[in-house]
Amino acid sequence: HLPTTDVDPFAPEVLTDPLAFHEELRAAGPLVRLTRYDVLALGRYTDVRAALVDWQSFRSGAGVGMLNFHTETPWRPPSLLLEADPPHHDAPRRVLGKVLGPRALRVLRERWAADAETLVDEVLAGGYEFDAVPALTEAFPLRVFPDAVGLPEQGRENLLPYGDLLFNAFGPRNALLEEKLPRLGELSAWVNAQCAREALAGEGFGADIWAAADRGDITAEQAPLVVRSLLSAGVDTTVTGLAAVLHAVARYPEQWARLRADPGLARVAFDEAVRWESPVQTFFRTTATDTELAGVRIPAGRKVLMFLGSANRDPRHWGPGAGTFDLDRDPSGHVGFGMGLHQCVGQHVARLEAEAVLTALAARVATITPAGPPRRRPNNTMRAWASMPLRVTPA
Ligand code: HEM
Ligand SMILES: O=C(O)c1ccc(C2CC2)cc1
Repeated sequence: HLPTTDVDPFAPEVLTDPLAFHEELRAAGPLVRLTRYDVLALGRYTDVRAALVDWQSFRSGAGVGMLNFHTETPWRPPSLLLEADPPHHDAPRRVLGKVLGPRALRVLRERWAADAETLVDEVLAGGYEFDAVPALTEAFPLRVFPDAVGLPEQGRENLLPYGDLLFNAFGPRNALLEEKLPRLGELSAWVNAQCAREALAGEGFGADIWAAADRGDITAEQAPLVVRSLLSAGVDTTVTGLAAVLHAVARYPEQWARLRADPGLARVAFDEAVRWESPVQTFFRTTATDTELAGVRIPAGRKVLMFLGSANRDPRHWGPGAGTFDLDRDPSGHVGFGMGLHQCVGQHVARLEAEAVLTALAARVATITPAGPPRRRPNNTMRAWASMPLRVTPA
């Protein structure tokens, strides 16, 4: 029978510091039953990756949170990408893959590089000590992404609380989620309203999605939900990803020096930070049939929780230095953006944002060190920062 643990991975103290639990989970075996929720957990890289790439056995259509859409009502209509399996997943994914693809982003590269330089100049004009969370990691995505989508100026402050609610809702109905539920109606209504064709600018990711509907690549009914995917996944994630890489370079000043000496390392620095911190910590799958993983039989209909953050620091795969942020490492193969069919379709957008900010900083800032203890923002799914005081010296 299966090894078990009584630890609640969604308890605030475990969300704030999950590393000890991840070690216990990996040591207990490939598949462990979480008695608190009666779900099965994967903590080792090999098994998390195996589940991610086997979408036929480990499905997303019943939701990628703890809620099973086959038995309970989702709090919002399911995503046509994240919470869909082939064949329904195919067309929306193909459309968003093109809209967010490398060609589309070539246009944004210069614009975002300039926006990052302007923002960093503004921040440094205010002094060499600042809280990087509001000043940079939230300010930059909120300055560039809604424009790229084609959102109006009005109401953009709803994007972060909507993301916080969404990522809490993938977890259990605990205090973290309960305290965010009162704003569910208002935030959902605002986000849904932004997905309508008439709400979106004539140019941008939103317009491109509606143009795909005009071409018949997706239906007019699907278009708003595909836009909603952008608004759901496109902000809170990059805010957290940027915080992860700034936390990493402040914690490892010799790596910042490496990056300044070779700004071409910006992209690998971001991926190594996504591996090291894993902004998106966990996602569920639901077994479609009686299946087997790591020699263990799993009956159909079971929720399986994949600990991406644990897999990304598994010494069995990454070696004894798994827990350090190291630009000599090749982080490819990390599961911080998922893997396989549902692998992050926005990863190029995220990398472009991070590259813009890191390149602007590397040119202007000689050293980055913590100016006080950073504070976590607990969330059922995201490993996020509420505050990150930094002290910099000018280049
Ligand atoms: C650091 C930033 C980001 C991280 C860590 C991240 C992480 C992830 C992960 C782990 C998945 C896989 C989910 C699964 O397997 O169930 C995913 C999928 C997805 N991401 Fe990202 N993401 C990031 C940024 C973005 C951005 C900027 C966008 C949009 C512009 C985006 C849009 C999506 C969408 C639509 C999916 C669903 C893809 C599918 O199911 O086919 N993500 N992301
Ligand atoms: O399609 C969506 O709504 C969606 C929401 C959240 C994500 C997380 C993984 C980044 C991805 C997609």
